[in-house]
Amino acid sequence: MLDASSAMISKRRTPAQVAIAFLQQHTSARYLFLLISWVAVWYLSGLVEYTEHASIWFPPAGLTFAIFLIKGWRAIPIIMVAAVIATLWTNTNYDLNLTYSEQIVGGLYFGVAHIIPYFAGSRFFRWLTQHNPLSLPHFIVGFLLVAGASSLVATFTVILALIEGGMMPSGALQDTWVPFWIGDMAGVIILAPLFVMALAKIYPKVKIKLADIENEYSYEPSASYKYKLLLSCLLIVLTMLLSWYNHSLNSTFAIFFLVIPQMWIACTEPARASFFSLGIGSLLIVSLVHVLGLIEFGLVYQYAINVIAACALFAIATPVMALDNDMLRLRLATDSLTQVASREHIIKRGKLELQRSQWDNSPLSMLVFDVDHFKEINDKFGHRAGDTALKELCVAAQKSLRPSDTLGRYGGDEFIVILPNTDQKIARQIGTRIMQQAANLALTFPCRLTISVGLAQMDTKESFDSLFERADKALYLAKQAGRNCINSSD
Ligand SMILES: Nc1nc2c(ncn2[C@@H]2O[C@H](COP(=O)(O)OP(=O)(O)OP(=O)(O)O)[C@@H](O)[C@H]2O)c(=O)[nH]1
Repeated sequence: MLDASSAMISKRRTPAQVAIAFLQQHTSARYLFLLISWVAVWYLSGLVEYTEHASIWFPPAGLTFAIFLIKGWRAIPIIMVAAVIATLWTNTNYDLNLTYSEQIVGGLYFGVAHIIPYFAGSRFFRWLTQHNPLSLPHFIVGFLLVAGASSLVATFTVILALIEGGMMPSGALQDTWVPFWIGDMAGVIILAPLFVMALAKIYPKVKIKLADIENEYSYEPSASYKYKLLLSCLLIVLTMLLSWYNHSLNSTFAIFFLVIPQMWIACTEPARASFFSLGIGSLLIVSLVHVLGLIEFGLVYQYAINVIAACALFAIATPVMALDNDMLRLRLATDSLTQVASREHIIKRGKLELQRSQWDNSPLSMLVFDVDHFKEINDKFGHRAGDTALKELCVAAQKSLRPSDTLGRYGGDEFIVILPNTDQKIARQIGTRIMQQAANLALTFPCRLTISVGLAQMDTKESFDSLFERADKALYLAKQAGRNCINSSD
């Protein structure tokens, strides 16, 4: 029987989560799902063909690329079966009147011609990303190049296979290869990332870099994301209505302005939000081409989809790089051992606090403290024990401080505390408290930690360096006076 908490958890699962869990558990259901998905997206692309066998965009190319990235050679039979089913359907759609055996042979030709380039492209891309530490912009260039090259090769192999299988007239290559290629390429660069992210949910153990972009920098889309998406869709509808109304090439080119909202989304939202808006945008464009009868401008829309997608893919690197910068800044500001402020940060912060205190005429004090005979701790108990002592000392010292105070590591076993709005009397109390906290530390090795503290209160117009010098001198005198004591600069 389910207990109350597990019943609650299963209650909370959405239908999509239930379906994903089911697919994760059943291999044959996953194969069937992949097969049905491939045939479904192939059918979808057939709805937006604008010249024989060339769609505005060809989602099966993106799905094949994604499936091979995730499943490798094991996906070959699924794609092969899907290609044969698609060919049987093509025979009906185009009234080709091929016999069943001709259709099967044609389907096998098509399958092989479609599989080889995308299998090779996806495996090469996987090798490239897993064996070379690529920065995100290089990763995106690599993806665009591999997508462009594999779709170009697929264009020639598939057209030749279709001619050989009797499904295209001989001599069709010259007229068809450009729209064929651009359509396939759009299918890969726009939809493969989206398909990879979707498939990664049912194959959670497979580590794919395209999905990792999302995982590594996983944060939620902003509250305004849905409005950006709505605006982008609205602009697509408006520009395409303009093209329909004027029925001119000039108006059709307005679709290129869509690069602006897509770049906006890519620069400000997480990768998955950007992939999703590209997918939705391209679906809306191809559907409206079909509904509004804009098929004669198909090539313009094909190029627009590709150019917008390529720009947006580069732009997704922007929020990722901004996050990297933030992390780097944080790392520079933090001492890696003790997690208190780094030397650079405490000096910067100290200078700012000094300026602020001088500006509003409030007192500021500085403590400089140093562990007594720390070298002996290292020598007796080892460097690791010394490290632990420093870490624990910082945790203890922080407990004596207020949120407005800053503790930083000046170097080695020497620390600085900046105390804004604090005169010498209060600073002495705080310093004494830190000394007590240090002495009360229960370390894992038999040692009683003591520290010596130097204290100085800021004089009017005094510089940071001069204040530090006085506090450091007071510390030196505390050491001279026998250690484990606090000394002020006057
Ligand atoms: N474990 C550890 N030791 C460090 C680190 N940084 C510096 N030290 C050691 O800290 C010791 C500092 O010694 P000193 O400040 O010269 O002198 P002391 O032994 O503390 O003696 P007094 O300051 O005169 O009381 C040196 O032995 C350094 O090698 C660190 O990050 N970890």
